[in-house]
Amino acid sequence: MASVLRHSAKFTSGISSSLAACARNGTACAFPCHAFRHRNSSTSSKIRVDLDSSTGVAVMTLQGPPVNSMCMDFLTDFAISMEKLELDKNCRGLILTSAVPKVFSAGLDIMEMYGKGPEHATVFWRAVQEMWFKLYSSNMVTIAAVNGSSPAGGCLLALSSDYRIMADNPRYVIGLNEAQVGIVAPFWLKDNMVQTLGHRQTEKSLQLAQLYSAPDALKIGLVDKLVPEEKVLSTATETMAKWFSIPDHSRQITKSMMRKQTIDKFLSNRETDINNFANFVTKDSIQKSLGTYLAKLKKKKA
Ligand SMILES: CCCCCCC/C=C/C(=O)SCCNC(=O)CCNC(=O)[C@H](O)C(C)(C)COP(=O)(O)OP(=O)(O)OC[C@H]1O[C@@H](n2cnc3c(N)ncnc32)[C@H](O)[C@@H]1OP(=O)(O)O
Repeated sequence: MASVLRHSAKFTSGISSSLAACARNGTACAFPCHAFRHRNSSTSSKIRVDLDSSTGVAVMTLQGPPVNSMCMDFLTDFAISMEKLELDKNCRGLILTSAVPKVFSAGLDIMEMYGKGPEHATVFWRAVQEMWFKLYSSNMVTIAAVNGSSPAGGCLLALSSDYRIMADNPRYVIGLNEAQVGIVAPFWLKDNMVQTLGHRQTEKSLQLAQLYSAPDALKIGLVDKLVPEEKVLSTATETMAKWFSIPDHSRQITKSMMRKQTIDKFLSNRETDINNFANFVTKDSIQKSLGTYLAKLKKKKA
């Protein structure tokens, strides 16, 4: 009988449950999230994970309105969910998507970097590193179902996945725009982008802090496929079946061979990277840039 296991099944009240699917009595059905609340719920959780053990596919839904920004809670939930899935023999593949309309993720929560001291910066950056590392080095097949804008840290999630499918909507943007914010992408994220786009395109993209529309992202290879928004998740599921047709052990060894150099470099420099971040982000000039950027974001609304 098909069954859906709920992992870290904590979710925020008021979030749409359209992506939650369950299988009862062997029949797949759409099933509202609130039906599970009696089992396991939390208003602080930013992430929901549904694992269908009959297919081996887990769907991780980012559900932290208004923009799925990566605050400490988000990063902690992410790391815990990844650890559970990685250890679960029933899980072979992971799809990342968003329940927040029009936004996949706005990237790191700027409030976690603004007006905070070096101790907070150290803890925060370790959690950011961990998120990237867990996803980039995952044994699972990882597919980003990018159903909204995905700047900076949002693009990081997509880049560290094995395959990227994006909603075909020219208003949605994706890219590493750190330089625009007044900060700098870390070397491991830069390396990750170089592997995807090549050196020249990465250099232009990073220096110019470029956010690409979905069609432009496809043109430069930042995403692998564009589909109508309502088909992003179903296409990710179909794509997963193709990746599952390769034996796990040989695909995993191949993946780790392809990613080893970047991972080794990251592991040997991770503490230095944390110190660099804490020193950099707490500088007055960088705080000023972050403050200006935040004010611009708020002003946009006014
Ligand atoms: C020192 C070295 C550091 C290296 C770090 C390298 C790795 C990664 C870095 C990052 O991720 S930095 C973050 C960069 N992110 C962005 O530049 C995205 C900014 N946001 C947007 O462009 C838009 O919000 C959006 C994602 C396109 C969505 O647009 P929408 O119109 O739907 O929403 P808004 O009205 O703009 O936002 C709603 C609400 O959310 C606040 N907000 C948006 N993004 C962030 C964020 N990243 N962190 C914190 N808060 C954010 C925004 O200010 C609005 O707040 P309120 O006005 O409602 O209070």
